[in-house]
Amino acid sequence: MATIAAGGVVFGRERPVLRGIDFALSGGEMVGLLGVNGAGKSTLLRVLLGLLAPQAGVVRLNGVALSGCRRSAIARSMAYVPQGQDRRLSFTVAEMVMLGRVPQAGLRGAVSMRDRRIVDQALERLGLHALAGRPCNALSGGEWQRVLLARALAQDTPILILDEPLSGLDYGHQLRLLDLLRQLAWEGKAVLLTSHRPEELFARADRVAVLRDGVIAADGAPEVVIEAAAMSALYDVPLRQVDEGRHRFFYRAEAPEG
Ligand SMILES: Nc1ncnc2c1ncn2[C@@H]1O[C@H](COP(=O)(O)OP(=O)(O)OP(=O)(O)O)[C@@H](O)[C@H]1O
Repeated sequence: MATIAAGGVVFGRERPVLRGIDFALSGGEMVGLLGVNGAGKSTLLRVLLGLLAPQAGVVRLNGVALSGCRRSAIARSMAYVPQGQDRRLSFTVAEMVMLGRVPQAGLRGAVSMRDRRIVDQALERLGLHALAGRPCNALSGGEWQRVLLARALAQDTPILILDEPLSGLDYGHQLRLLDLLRQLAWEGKAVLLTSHRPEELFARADRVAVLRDGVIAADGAPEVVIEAAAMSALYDVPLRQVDEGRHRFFYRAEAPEG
């Protein structure tokens, strides 16, 4: 079972962003990361991926310090869907998703039947078949986001790290993506996503962590972490909660004046 774990991670260029992060993720779990704008969620993901080197502390991939792992080995273990990636590329959707196979198959390796099957499945899972021949620079924002998700799936890694994957998707695609991530975790992948939607994480995640003031301020079961007092304090808005089945909804406790 794959694991990625941060111990005592400190990161900050001009000012400290991460001040001592202890956080771990294992195969089979879907974990949501909450935090206000600028809290350092993307920074933490990039440190976990080895794209930023922490100034103190260590990140271990399957028990091995990431600093000692080759980039190619990391790319075979972790797929990453960044936020708002530039798309000047003129590749078609199918070609872009096929690029997800490079870490596994190598750049010069011939495309195998297996590669084609995995790409086909990724296109299917993200509802992209009808767009397969379209150039990426002629897609809408949400379509492009789904292409990045499909590319990450095609990478077929045990760990999937997604930065605000719901942003830009229409409501149906958001719900279908959450179902898909849930399914992937059930299949044994470790899934970590940042989100600004506590209600969606409540319903789907196995665990939720809150990044606040540079540390993991809470990390536990959704029903414990995502509750009205904690969410009111986190987002600085008075909230009340309503539970219905396995869902929890929030509404503003008092209407703003005026
Ligand atoms: N390239 C950069 N250079 C300098 N500072 C940066 C850079 N990127 C982010 N920061 C700063 O690091 C801090 C954390 O940013 P980060 O993007 O990790 O936050 P976030 O929690 O993902 O925010 P959001 O919810 O808005 O996406 C912020 O104060 C931000 O201004």
